[in-house]
Amino acid sequence: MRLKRHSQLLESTVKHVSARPFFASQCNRSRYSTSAAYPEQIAVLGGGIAGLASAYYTAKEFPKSKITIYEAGNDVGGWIRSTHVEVPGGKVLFEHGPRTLRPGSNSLATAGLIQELGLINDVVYTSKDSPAAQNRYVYYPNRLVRMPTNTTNLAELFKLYMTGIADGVPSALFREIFKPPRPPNMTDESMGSFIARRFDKRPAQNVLSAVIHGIYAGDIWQLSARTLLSLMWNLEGLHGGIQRGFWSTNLNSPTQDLVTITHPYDAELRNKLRDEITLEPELRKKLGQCSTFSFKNGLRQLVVRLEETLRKNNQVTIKTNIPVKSFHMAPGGKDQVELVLANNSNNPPKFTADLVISTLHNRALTPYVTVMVVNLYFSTPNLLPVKGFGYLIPQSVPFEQNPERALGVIFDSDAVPDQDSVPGTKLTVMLGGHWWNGWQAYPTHDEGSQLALSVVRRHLGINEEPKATHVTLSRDAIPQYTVGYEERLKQFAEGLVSEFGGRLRVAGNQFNGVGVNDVVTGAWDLVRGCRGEGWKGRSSGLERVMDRRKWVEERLVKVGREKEEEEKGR
Ligand SMILES: C=Cc1c2[nH]c(c1C)Cc1[nH]c(c(CCC(=O)O)c1C)Cc1[nH]c(c(C)c1CCC(=O)O)Cc1[nH]c(c(C)c1C=C)C2
Repeated sequence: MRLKRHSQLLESTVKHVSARPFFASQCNRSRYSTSAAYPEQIAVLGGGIAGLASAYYTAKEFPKSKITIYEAGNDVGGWIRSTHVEVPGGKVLFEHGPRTLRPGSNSLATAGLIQELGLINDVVYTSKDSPAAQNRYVYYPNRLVRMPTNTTNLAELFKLYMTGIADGVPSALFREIFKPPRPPNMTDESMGSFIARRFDKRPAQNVLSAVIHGIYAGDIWQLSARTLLSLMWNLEGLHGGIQRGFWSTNLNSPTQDLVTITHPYDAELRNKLRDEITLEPELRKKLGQCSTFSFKNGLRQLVVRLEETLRKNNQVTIKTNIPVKSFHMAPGGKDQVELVLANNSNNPPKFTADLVISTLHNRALTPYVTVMVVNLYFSTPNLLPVKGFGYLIPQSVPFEQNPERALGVIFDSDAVPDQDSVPGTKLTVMLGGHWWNGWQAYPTHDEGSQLALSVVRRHLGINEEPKATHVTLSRDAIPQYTVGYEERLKQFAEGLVSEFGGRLRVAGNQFNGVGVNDVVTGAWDLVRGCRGEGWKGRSSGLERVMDRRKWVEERLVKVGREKEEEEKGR
């Protein structure tokens, strides 16, 4: 329901902006200015993790501000959903959306949030040497193939090669060295076409498509190489080839930052996070030793605690079932944004805010895919032929091996420990994603559970009837950073600043990545950018993304020019 409402809102938002790609008017709003010391009224649009985290950080940053979260659905938390289900002898936990978080520098904001919310004792860790961390599989062409890790030896690599999954890789690696660089006027292409052009189509179909199913549930022939394979894309741009780029890069090179990804903006963000977030030694240690982490009661615990904390704070009001129909600068040249709210007798039809943080979808920027998540619990333990995290299904698997259009299966009983009170085998089957693009209707819940059972019967030989099943259709769940995304994002950010002069900023999974860590970090950075007088600046909240790209582009142009000069001089 919530997702549907959101999509309706977004469609209306897009209609509202139909005169231009993103915004109704691109007039210069620099005339706006304010003498206020802080934004008195702040509106946060959307009550998913991006909205809740933005509200939490804003409340800390501006203790005198009033913050209102507008959520179109019945409750907050977006599609981070975990439920306990009664089964014979006890309860098991089903996750209907994201289920784990990855540690590492990208998780610092999330870990800091967990610590501040007092959730440390509820964290459960999957150790780096557990089967779930070590064994990740791809289903190809009709069996589970274990992906290599840093401990894989030559004999195992040979066995892997014999499965056919790595067909084309050795020769493609050799040929890539001699391939010409892309034409100078090529500004983006799909991930699939990039890998096929530089290497070979087969690794794109057999391996990359599987990985991309697990992250974006997306299609490698539509997603942007420039955005999602940016390192390789930039190496080709700078050095004419990917491997040539790797070899000719040394730490003293002016372009090293592109390779080590420590260019000024990322490095600056990392430094800001490190300066401001100090994790307790025990938490830091445990995060350093795990491959993923979650909570005893599932990832939902994070949003539940966030919501509780926000509700206890007098500064914050959470309004559910109130879709925001549109927004524009307040009439009369005021330096405020006016929200038009859905009709509701208990609620005024308009709200004026000094600062708006929107986490709502914008379909003109990215399309979305729909995923069906089917949770299954079987009472017999160890039903799986192998132990591990689960497996992903690439696009190259023959239709007869995947007529259900599954994207992958997670072995939940191995992947996250300590969440169930009874033994058994717990799985999640993910269906749909890009395979369902353009569909007018999706399978029903009954059909979904039959499709999932058919997958686990064929792929895993599980013939037992499940003791519990749960089906969730997550409509428009994952944004797709398709070809041309960078250009669209640039226009979007410029339009945002031009129209709202910094009074409406954006966060969420359309911008800095689709993972929970990405979203929390994005919210942290956005609110950090509002600090002091920052909220008065002409910002979109996307500076990190925009400036980073500008930085890369400038370097690409500079190196291109240097090369031209060099060639002329020869
Ligand atoms: C529920 C559907 C999701 C799919 N991808 C994501 C979600 C939320 C987002 C995502 N998943 C992963 C990453 C990588 C980095 C990270 O933050 O962990 C991202 C951004 C990896 C991943 N993929 C699967 C799992 C269990 C994980 C670990 C993180 C998580 O719990 O989401 C499995 C999986 N996810 C999707 C599919 C189709 C799939 C298949 C088995 C889609």
